[in-house]
Order: sequence, then C-alpha cells, then structure tokens
Amino acid sequence: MAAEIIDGKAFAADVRARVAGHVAQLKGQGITPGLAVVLVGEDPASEVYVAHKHRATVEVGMASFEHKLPADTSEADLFALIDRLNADPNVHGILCQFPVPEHLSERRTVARIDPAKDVDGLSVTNAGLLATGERALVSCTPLGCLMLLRDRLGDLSGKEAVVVGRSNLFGKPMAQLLLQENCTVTMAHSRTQDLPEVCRRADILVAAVGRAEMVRGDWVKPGATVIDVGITREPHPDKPGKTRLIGDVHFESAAEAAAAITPVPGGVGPMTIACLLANTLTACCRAHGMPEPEGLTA
Ligand SMILES: NC(=O)C1=CN([C@@H]2O[C@H](COP(=O)(O)OP(=O)(O)OC[C@H]3O[C@@H](n4cnc5c(N)ncnc54)[C@H](OP(=O)(O)O)[C@@H]3O)[C@@H](O)[C@H]2O)C=CC1
Ligand SMILES: Nc1nc(=O)c2c([nH]1)NC[C@@H]1CN(c3ccc(C(=O)N[C@@H](CCC(=O)O)C(=O)O)cc3)C=[N+]21
Repeated sequence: MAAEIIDGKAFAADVRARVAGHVAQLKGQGITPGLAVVLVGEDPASEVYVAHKHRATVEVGMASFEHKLPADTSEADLFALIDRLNADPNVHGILCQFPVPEHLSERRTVARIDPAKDVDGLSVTNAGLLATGERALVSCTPLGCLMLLRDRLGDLSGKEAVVVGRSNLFGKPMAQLLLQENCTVTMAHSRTQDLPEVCRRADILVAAVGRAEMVRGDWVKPGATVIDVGITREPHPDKPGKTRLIGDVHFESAAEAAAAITPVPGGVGPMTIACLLANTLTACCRAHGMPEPEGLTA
C-alpha cells in the first residue's frame, strides 16, 4: 500500500480541543454556547448518533439540549418546539436529525429553523450565502472534508476536484467550498457518463454516494487525495450479529494509487460531529457580535 491514511479521528479530536478552548474563554465572559438536537421517532442508528452528539457537546463544555419526540408527532408540535428553540437565547445551534418520519417534510422542517441557528447549513438561506460567497453556516461534513484537505494539501488552487454525489446535505456544499478554494470542480452523479474516466481526472476525489466500495483503484489518478464520505452498514462477515461500516471507496485498491486516503470508519465521520460543535461555536460568536474562531470556519 502506498497511500498515507488520513486520520480523521485524530484530526477531529484536535478540532474538538480547539472548540473546547474557545468555549472555556466564552464561559469566562458569562456565555455558554448551546446546541439543541431534535430527534423524531425511534430509528436505532439515529439514536446512536444523537447520543454521540450529546456526549461530544458536553465534553467541549457546551450546553446540550436533547428533544426526543414520538414518531407520530404532528408538524404543528414539531414546529412549536423549533419556534421555542429559535427564541431561546441559550440555544445557538439547532439540528433536527434526519431522516424524519414519512408524514413530516425535511424541507419544511429545515425552513422553520432560524438560519442563524441552522448548524447543518441546510436552509435555503445558508445554501444561498455559501453559493454567493457570503458568510454562511456550512454543512458539517463538507466543512470537515475541507479542513482535512487544507491540512494535507495546503493551497488547493488549480487542482482538479471531482465530487461524486450531488445532495443538498453534502455534494452541493462540498463543490461550492472547493470552488471557493479555486479548484476546478466537476460534480458527478447517477447520470454521469463514464464515471471511472471522470474520476481519473481528479487530484481530489470525493465520494458521497452510499454504494459500498463503488470507487475502484483503477478510478484513482496516481497521487490523488481520496476522501470517502459514504457509509453503508452491513452484517459483519466474521462476527455474527454485528455490523460493520463500508465506505464508497474500495480501500485496498484505491490506496495503491492514491497519495492519501480517508478510511471508513475513522475518516470523515468523526469530522462531522467535530464540525457540528465548531458551527455551534461560530453561531454563538455571531449571535453575540464577537470575532469568529479562526480555523474553524470555511
Ligand atoms: N460521514 C458522514 O459524516 C456522512 C456520511 N454520509 C454518507 O454519504 C453518502 C451520501 O449521502 P447523501 O449525500 O446524503 O446521499 P443521497 O442519497 O442524498 O445522494 C446520493 C448521491 O449519489 C448519487 N449516486 C447514486 N448512485 C450513483 C452511481 N451509481 N454513480 C454515481 N452517483 C450515484 C446520486 O445521484 P442522483 O442525484 O443522480 O440521484 C446522489 O446525488 C451516504 O452513504 C451517507 O450515509 C452522509 C452525510 C454525513
Ligand atoms: N440533520 C442531519 N445532519 C447530519 O449531519 C446527519 C443526519 N441528519 N443524519 C444522519 C447523517 C449521518 N451522519 C454521520 C455523523 C457521524 C458519523 C460518524 O461519527 N461516523 C464514525 C463511525 C460511527 C459508528 O461506528 O457508527 C466514523 O465514520 O468513523 C457518521 C455519519 C450525520 N448525518
């Protein structure tokens, strides 16, 4: 294997430590950043993520507000909670865990959240601010990927970047961030013709599709940096009853060609939660008219 493995877990720990330092300072001034996480229904995977987020929030010294609502919660009741959180000065960030039950709409839910507290960066306002190059709250996973890329490559100007996947949560904001860094950006998706050939152009290859091991080693340009965002959970081949996580990239073969690659787990995933905390800190600083934390925004 040739590639260096990008340790997202260690990098995320560093981000969280930096966030904790800022939080301690703010607390000295009587301000405690607060994050509210809303979970509707009882999806087991979501429960695990929400528990992770709660622990990480408390660990950096922030206030964590967890709101678990039953699966049959009406839109009116969900919106009433969001309205209360929007108005609560102790809450600086609001995240509604997705997916929400069928009878609710993610789009309408996101639209209800005050854009200044939209730490997922999903609102039309934040997406528009990012696209026009203005100060936004940026979706946590792309922000985490950008931090890893800057750390590894420094200046990204002129690099060929290919983003596979075009979701509002990841692909689109990732492409916007790379464009802002002066990359030449290609967005690929399910209708892209000859995806392997498109991927082979990339100095920076980012895969966020949700198809286990789709990106093969011969899709990777020698020396490229490969960021694997995809997460597929499947039964563990050796441990009955257990599951394991698989990325969108076939790790062994891609690592032969790449100069650097993120693993799954331990790559992008931990950065998502670290950046959620960073965004909450950023939203808190903005709410109080204070300077933003350096190195923790886009
Ligand atoms: N590590 C982390 O923190 C996070 C991980 N994820 C993971 O990233 C993955 C993507 O998430 P998300 O963006 O929300 O997913 P979506 O399902 O919203 O989007 C998937 C994208 O992949 C494209 N796609 C599907 N099949 C193919 C194919 N055969 N070839 C090329 N492109 C294809 C789709 O194209 P089209 O638009 O044409 O349908 C779509 O744009 C998932 O595995 C998810 O679990 C997501 C968020 C955070
Ligand atoms: N409103 C909303 N915003 C999100 O950002 C959001 C969401 N809903 N719903 C679900 C997806 C998925 N997601 C992940 C977060 C952390 C890890 C993570 O920490 N992964 C670890 C492994 C964790 C494990 O072992 O299960 C890793 O890759 O190393 C993964 C995925 C955020 N999402």
